[in-house]
Amino acid sequence: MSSVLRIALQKSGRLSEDSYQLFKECGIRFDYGTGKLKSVSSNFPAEFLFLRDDDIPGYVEDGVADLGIVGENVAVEMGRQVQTIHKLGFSKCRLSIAVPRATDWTGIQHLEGRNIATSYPNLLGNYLKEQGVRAEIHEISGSVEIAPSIGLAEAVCDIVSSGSTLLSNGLKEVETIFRSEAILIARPELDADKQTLIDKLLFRIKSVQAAKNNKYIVLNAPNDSLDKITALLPGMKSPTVTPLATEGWSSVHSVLNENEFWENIEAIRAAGAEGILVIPIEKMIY
Ligand SMILES: Nc1ncnc2c1ncn2[C@@H]1O[C@H](COP(=O)(O)OP(=O)(O)OP(=O)(O)O)[C@@H](O)[C@H]1O
Ligand SMILES: O=P(O)(O)OC[C@H]1O[C@H](OP(=O)(O)OP(=O)(O)O)[C@H](O)[C@@H]1O
Ligand SMILES: [Mg+2]
Repeated sequence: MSSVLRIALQKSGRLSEDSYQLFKECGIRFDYGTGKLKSVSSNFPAEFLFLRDDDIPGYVEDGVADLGIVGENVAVEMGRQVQTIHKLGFSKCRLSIAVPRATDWTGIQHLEGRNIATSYPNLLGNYLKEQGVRAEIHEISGSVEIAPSIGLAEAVCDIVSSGSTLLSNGLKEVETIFRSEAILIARPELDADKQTLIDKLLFRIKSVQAAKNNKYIVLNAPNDSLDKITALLPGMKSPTVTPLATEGWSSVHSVLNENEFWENIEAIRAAGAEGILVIPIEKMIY
Protein backbone atom coordinates (compact mmCIF):
# COMPACT_ATOMS: atom_id res chain seq x y z
CA MET A 1 0.00 0.00 0.00
CA SER A 2 1.55 3.33 -1.03
CA SER A 3 -0.97 5.68 0.60
CA VAL A 4 0.28 8.11 3.21
CA LEU A 5 -2.07 9.81 5.70
CA ARG A 6 -1.57 13.54 6.08
CA ILE A 7 -2.34 14.59 9.62
CA ALA A 8 -2.63 18.23 10.73
CA LEU A 9 -1.72 19.02 14.34
CA GLN A 10 -1.54 22.30 16.24
CA LYS A 11 2.04 23.53 16.10
CA SER A 12 2.16 24.97 19.57
CA GLY A 13 -0.67 25.56 22.00
CA ARG A 14 -3.19 23.89 24.26
CA LEU A 15 -3.68 20.87 21.96
CA SER A 16 -0.09 20.20 20.94
CA GLU A 17 1.51 18.22 23.77
CA ASP A 18 -1.43 15.83 24.22
CA SER A 19 -1.68 15.34 20.44
CA TYR A 20 2.03 14.46 20.16
CA GLN A 21 1.76 12.21 23.22
CA LEU A 22 -1.23 10.36 21.75
CA PHE A 23 0.69 9.42 18.59
CA LYS A 24 3.69 8.43 20.69
CA GLU A 25 1.50 6.10 22.76
CA CYS A 26 0.12 4.68 19.50
CA GLY A 27 3.72 3.77 18.60
CA ILE A 28 3.89 6.29 15.73
CA ARG A 29 7.23 8.09 15.67
CA PHE A 30 7.88 11.50 14.13
CA ASP A 31 9.98 14.59 14.92
CA TYR A 32 8.30 17.68 16.30
CA GLY A 33 9.31 20.83 18.10
CA THR A 34 12.35 21.39 15.91
CA GLY A 35 10.83 24.35 14.05
CA LYS A 36 10.05 22.14 11.05
CA LEU A 37 6.46 22.53 9.84
CA LYS A 38 6.28 19.05 8.28
CA SER A 39 7.52 15.69 9.48
CA VAL A 40 7.30 12.18 8.05
CA SER A 41 6.80 9.27 10.42
CA SER A 42 9.62 6.75 10.44
CA ASN A 43 7.39 3.76 11.21
CA PHE A 44 3.81 4.50 10.01
CA PRO A 45 2.60 5.75 6.62
CA ALA A 46 1.82 9.24 7.90
CA GLU A 47 3.06 12.75 7.35
CA PHE A 48 2.42 15.43 9.98
CA LEU A 49 1.76 19.13 9.32
CA PHE A 50 2.18 21.62 12.18
CA LEU A 51 -0.32 24.46 11.86
CA ARG A 52 -2.34 27.12 13.69
CA ASP A 53 -5.38 25.32 15.06
CA ASP A 54 -7.86 27.67 13.32
CA ASP A 55 -6.50 26.63 9.92
CA ILE A 56 -6.90 22.89 10.50
CA PRO A 57 -10.64 22.41 9.66
CA GLY A 58 -10.18 24.30 6.38
CA TYR A 59 -7.13 22.25 5.39
CA VAL A 60 -9.01 19.04 6.16
CA GLU A 61 -12.07 20.17 4.18
CA ASP A 62 -9.89 21.16 1.20
CA GLY A 63 -8.06 17.83 1.27
CA VAL A 64 -4.65 19.34 2.06
CA ALA A 65 -4.79 17.09 5.13
CA ASP A 66 -6.75 13.83 5.54
CA LEU A 67 -7.03 14.10 9.33
CA GLY A 68 -6.63 16.77 11.95
CA ILE A 69 -6.88 17.31 15.68
CA VAL A 70 -8.78 20.40 16.82
CA GLY A 71 -11.01 21.54 19.65
CA GLU A 72 -14.69 20.82 18.99
CA ASN A 73 -15.28 24.54 19.60
CA VAL A 74 -13.08 25.45 16.62
CA ALA A 75 -14.54 22.72 14.38
CA VAL A 76 -18.12 23.87 15.04
CA GLU A 77 -17.27 27.58 14.86
CA MET A 78 -15.60 27.17 11.47
CA GLY A 79 -18.56 25.17 10.10
CA ARG A 80 -16.40 23.32 7.57
CA GLN A 81 -17.48 20.11 5.82
CA VAL A 82 -15.47 17.66 7.90
CA GLN A 83 -16.48 14.57 9.84
CA THR A 84 -15.73 14.00 13.52
CA ILE A 85 -14.38 10.49 13.70
CA HIS A 86 -13.34 10.27 17.34
CA LYS A 87 -13.42 12.22 20.60
CA LEU A 88 -10.01 12.32 22.23
CA GLY A 89 -10.80 13.27 25.83
CA PHE A 90 -8.14 15.97 26.30
CA SER A 91 -8.17 19.80 26.14
CA LYS A 92 -11.56 19.76 27.82
CA CYS A 93 -12.98 23.24 28.24
CA ARG A 94 -16.21 25.19 27.89
CA LEU A 95 -17.28 28.29 26.00
CA SER A 96 -18.96 30.62 28.44
CA ILE A 97 -20.41 34.09 28.74
CA ALA A 98 -18.84 36.17 31.53
CA VAL A 99 -19.57 39.64 32.88
CA PRO A 100 -17.84 41.97 35.38
CA ARG A 101 -18.10 40.55 38.90
CA ALA A 102 -20.24 43.43 40.19
CA THR A 103 -22.93 42.89 37.52
CA ASP A 104 -26.36 42.09 38.88
CA TRP A 105 -26.97 39.17 36.52
CA THR A 106 -30.63 38.33 36.12
CA GLY A 107 -30.41 36.00 33.15
CA ILE A 108 -29.51 35.95 29.48
CA GLN A 109 -31.98 38.82 28.73
CA HIS A 110 -29.50 41.06 30.56
CA LEU A 111 -27.46 41.03 27.33
CA GLU A 112 -30.25 42.55 25.18
CA GLY A 113 -28.81 45.49 23.27
CA ARG A 114 -25.34 45.06 24.82
CA ASN A 115 -21.89 44.51 23.37
CA ILE A 116 -20.21 41.10 23.73
CA ALA A 117 -16.58 40.46 22.78
CA THR A 118 -15.68 37.00 21.48
CA SER A 119 -13.52 34.96 19.09
CA TYR A 120 -16.54 32.70 18.48
CA PRO A 121 -19.13 34.88 16.66
CA ASN A 122 -20.97 31.93 15.09
CA LEU A 123 -21.37 29.83 18.23
CA LEU A 124 -22.36 32.91 20.23
CA GLY A 125 -24.64 34.25 17.47
CA ASN A 126 -26.52 30.95 17.26
CA TYR A 127 -26.88 30.74 21.02
CA LEU A 128 -28.26 34.28 21.31
CA LYS A 129 -30.67 33.60 18.45
CA GLU A 130 -31.96 30.46 20.19
CA GLN A 131 -32.44 32.49 23.37
CA GLY A 132 -34.20 35.30 21.51
CA VAL A 133 -31.62 37.89 22.58
CA ARG A 134 -30.40 40.66 20.25
CA ALA A 135 -26.91 41.82 21.14
CA GLU A 136 -23.92 43.30 19.34
CA ILE A 137 -21.14 40.76 18.76
CA HIS A 138 -17.68 42.31 18.72
CA GLU A 139 -15.21 39.83 17.20
CA ILE A 140 -11.64 39.87 18.50
CA SER A 141 -9.01 37.20 17.99
CA GLY A 142 -7.42 36.95 21.45
CA SER A 143 -7.10 38.35 24.99
CA VAL A 144 -10.89 38.55 25.00
CA GLU A 145 -11.15 38.76 28.79
CA ILE A 146 -9.62 42.24 28.76
CA ALA A 147 -12.53 43.72 26.77
CA PRO A 148 -14.82 44.87 29.65
CA SER A 149 -12.01 46.57 31.58
CA ILE A 150 -10.97 48.67 28.57
CA GLY A 151 -14.55 49.61 27.67
CA LEU A 152 -14.68 47.50 24.51
CA ALA A 153 -17.66 45.37 25.60
CA GLU A 154 -20.01 44.76 28.53
CA ALA A 155 -19.59 40.99 28.42
CA VAL A 156 -17.29 38.36 26.90
CA CYS A 157 -17.78 34.89 25.50
CA ASP A 158 -14.59 32.84 25.68
CA ILE A 159 -12.96 29.55 26.61
CA VAL A 160 -12.95 28.66 30.32
CA SER A 161 -11.16 25.80 31.98
CA SER A 162 -10.03 26.47 35.56
CA GLY A 163 -11.69 29.91 35.58
CA SER A 164 -8.48 31.63 36.69
CA THR A 165 -8.28 33.93 33.64
CA LEU A 166 -11.81 35.18 34.35
CA LEU A 167 -11.00 35.63 38.03
CA SER A 168 -7.83 37.58 37.41
CA ASN A 169 -9.69 39.87 35.00
CA GLY A 170 -12.51 40.64 37.45
CA LEU A 171 -15.12 38.61 35.56
CA LYS A 172 -17.67 35.96 36.57
CA GLU A 173 -18.99 33.11 34.44
CA VAL A 174 -22.77 33.34 33.98
CA GLU A 175 -23.77 31.00 31.10
CA THR A 176 -22.05 28.01 29.49
CA ILE A 177 -22.96 27.83 25.82
CA PHE A 178 -20.79 24.95 24.56
CA ARG A 179 -18.67 22.11 25.99
CA SER A 180 -15.60 21.03 24.10
CA GLU A 181 -12.75 18.53 23.95
CA ALA A 182 -10.14 17.65 21.34
CA ILE A 183 -11.52 15.67 18.40
CA LEU A 184 -10.09 13.84 15.42
CA ILE A 185 -11.62 15.18 12.21
CA ALA A 186 -11.39 13.70 8.73
CA ARG A 187 -12.02 14.68 5.14
CA PRO A 188 -15.48 13.34 4.22
CA GLU A 189 -14.48 11.30 1.17
CA LEU A 190 -11.40 9.17 1.58
CA ASP A 191 -10.27 6.35 -0.69
CA ALA A 192 -10.22 2.78 0.57
CA ASP A 193 -6.44 2.72 1.21
CA LYS A 194 -6.61 5.82 3.42
CA GLN A 195 -9.69 4.49 5.19
CA THR A 196 -7.76 1.31 6.00
CA LEU A 197 -4.95 3.40 7.51
CA ILE A 198 -7.45 5.44 9.52
CA ASP A 199 -9.04 2.24 10.86
CA LYS A 200 -5.57 1.05 11.90
CA LEU A 201 -4.88 4.35 13.65
CA LEU A 202 -8.30 4.37 15.36
CA PHE A 203 -7.75 0.84 16.64
CA ARG A 204 -4.52 2.02 18.31
CA ILE A 205 -6.12 5.20 19.70
CA LYS A 206 -9.00 3.22 21.23
CA SER A 207 -6.55 0.74 22.83
CA VAL A 208 -4.58 3.61 24.36
CA GLN A 209 -7.76 5.30 25.64
CA ALA A 210 -9.16 2.06 27.07
CA ALA A 211 -5.89 1.48 28.95
CA LYS A 212 -6.06 4.99 30.44
CA ASN A 213 -9.67 4.45 31.53
CA ASN A 214 -8.99 1.14 33.29
CA LYS A 215 -6.74 -0.22 36.03
CA TYR A 216 -5.40 -3.72 36.59
CA ILE A 217 -6.39 -4.93 40.04
CA VAL A 218 -4.98 -7.80 42.11
CA LEU A 219 -6.30 -8.73 45.53
CA ASN A 220 -6.52 -11.49 48.10
CA ALA A 221 -9.95 -12.79 49.07
CA PRO A 222 -11.29 -15.37 51.52
CA ASN A 223 -12.85 -18.16 49.45
CA ASP A 224 -16.27 -17.70 51.03
CA SER A 225 -16.38 -14.10 49.67
CA LEU A 226 -15.28 -14.97 46.14
CA ASP A 227 -18.75 -14.92 44.56
CA LYS A 228 -19.47 -11.45 45.93
CA ILE A 229 -16.05 -10.06 44.97
CA THR A 230 -15.88 -11.52 41.45
CA ALA A 231 -19.39 -10.16 40.75
CA LEU A 232 -17.97 -6.68 41.44
CA LEU A 233 -15.01 -7.30 39.08
CA PRO A 234 -16.35 -8.65 35.78
CA GLY A 235 -13.14 -7.64 33.92
CA MET A 236 -12.74 -8.03 30.17
CA LYS A 237 -14.33 -11.48 30.12
CA SER A 238 -14.20 -12.73 33.70
CA PRO A 239 -11.69 -12.39 36.57
CA THR A 240 -8.79 -14.82 37.06
CA VAL A 241 -9.03 -16.67 40.39
CA THR A 242 -6.07 -18.71 41.65
CA PRO A 243 -5.51 -20.32 45.07
CA LEU A 244 -3.09 -18.71 47.54
CA ALA A 245 -0.58 -20.80 49.52
CA THR A 246 -2.65 -19.90 52.60
CA GLU A 247 -5.54 -22.35 52.95
CA GLY A 248 -9.02 -20.85 52.33
CA TRP A 249 -7.76 -17.81 50.36
CA SER A 250 -7.50 -16.92 46.66
CA SER A 251 -5.90 -14.26 44.52
CA VAL A 252 -8.25 -12.40 42.14
CA HIS A 253 -6.98 -10.53 39.05
CA SER A 254 -9.20 -8.28 36.94
CA VAL A 255 -9.59 -4.85 35.34
CA LEU A 256 -11.67 -2.04 36.74
CA ASN A 257 -13.02 1.05 35.01
CA GLU A 258 -11.76 4.39 36.31
CA ASN A 259 -15.31 5.83 36.48
CA GLU A 260 -16.54 3.28 38.99
CA PHE A 261 -13.20 2.75 40.67
CA TRP A 262 -13.62 4.14 44.19
CA GLU A 263 -17.17 2.91 44.67
CA ASN A 264 -16.16 -0.60 43.65
CA ILE A 265 -13.02 -0.59 45.78
CA GLU A 266 -15.11 0.27 48.84
CA ALA A 267 -17.57 -2.52 48.07
CA ILE A 268 -14.74 -5.02 47.47
CA ARG A 269 -13.09 -4.17 50.80
CA ALA A 270 -16.42 -4.42 52.58
CA ALA A 271 -16.79 -7.91 51.07
CA GLY A 272 -13.52 -9.02 52.71
CA ALA A 273 -10.79 -8.32 50.12
CA GLU A 274 -7.29 -7.60 51.42
CA GLY A 275 -3.92 -6.59 49.99
CA ILE A 276 -5.46 -4.77 47.02
CA LEU A 277 -2.92 -3.73 44.36
CA VAL A 278 -3.90 -1.29 41.60
CA ILE A 279 -1.63 -1.19 38.57
CA PRO A 280 -1.73 1.07 35.49
CA ILE A 281 -2.33 -0.61 32.13
CA GLU A 282 -0.24 0.41 29.14
CA LYS A 283 -2.42 -0.90 26.29
CA MET A 284 -5.78 -2.64 26.34
CA ILE A 285 -6.76 -4.63 23.26
CA TYR A 286 -10.35 -5.89 23.05
N1 LIG B 1 -7.49 26.70 29.20
C1 LIG B 1 -7.77 25.68 28.43
N2 LIG B 1 -7.89 24.44 28.92
C2 LIG B 1 -8.18 23.38 28.13
N3 LIG B 1 -8.36 23.48 26.79
C3 LIG B 1 -8.24 24.68 26.25
C4 LIG B 1 -7.94 25.84 27.02
N4 LIG B 1 -7.86 26.90 26.21
C5 LIG B 1 -8.11 26.43 24.98
N5 LIG B 1 -8.35 25.10 24.98
C6 LIG B 1 -8.66 24.22 23.83
O1 LIG B 1 -7.48 24.14 23.04
C7 LIG B 1 -7.70 24.72 21.75
C8 LIG B 1 -6.45 25.50 21.35
O2 LIG B 1 -6.23 26.54 22.27
P1 LIG B 1 -5.03 27.58 22.13
O3 LIG B 1 -5.18 28.57 23.23
O4 LIG B 1 -3.75 26.83 22.01
O5 LIG B 1 -5.44 28.21 20.73
P2 LIG B 1 -4.79 29.38 19.91
O6 LIG B 1 -4.20 30.38 20.83
O7 LIG B 1 -5.87 29.79 18.95
O8 LIG B 1 -3.61 28.63 19.12
P3 LIG B 1 -2.96 28.86 17.66
O9 LIG B 1 -1.75 29.65 17.91
O10 LIG B 1 -2.66 27.46 17.17
O11 LIG B 1 -4.00 29.54 16.80
C9 LIG B 1 -8.95 25.58 21.93
O12 LIG B 1 -9.66 25.75 20.70
C10 LIG B 1 -9.74 24.79 22.93
O13 LIG B 1 -10.42 23.71 22.30
O1 LIG C 1 -10.02 29.16 32.66
P1 LIG C 1 -8.53 29.12 32.44
O2 LIG C 1 -7.90 27.87 32.97
O3 LIG C 1 -7.84 30.36 32.92
O4 LIG C 1 -8.29 29.01 30.86
C1 LIG C 1 -8.91 29.89 29.96
C2 LIG C 1 -7.93 30.60 29.09
O5 LIG C 1 -7.15 29.64 28.35
C3 LIG C 1 -7.13 30.02 26.98
O6 LIG C 1 -6.13 30.92 26.72
P2 LIG C 1 -4.57 30.53 26.68
O7 LIG C 1 -4.02 30.52 28.07
O8 LIG C 1 -4.40 29.25 25.91
O9 LIG C 1 -3.92 31.73 25.90
P3 LIG C 1 -4.31 32.37 24.48
O10 LIG C 1 -5.31 33.44 24.83
O11 LIG C 1 -3.02 32.91 23.99
O12 LIG C 1 -4.87 31.30 23.59
C4 LIG C 1 -8.48 30.71 26.78
O13 LIG C 1 -8.49 31.55 25.67
C5 LIG C 1 -8.69 31.44 28.08
O14 LIG C 1 -8.17 32.74 28.03
MG1 LIG D 1 -5.88 29.69 17.04
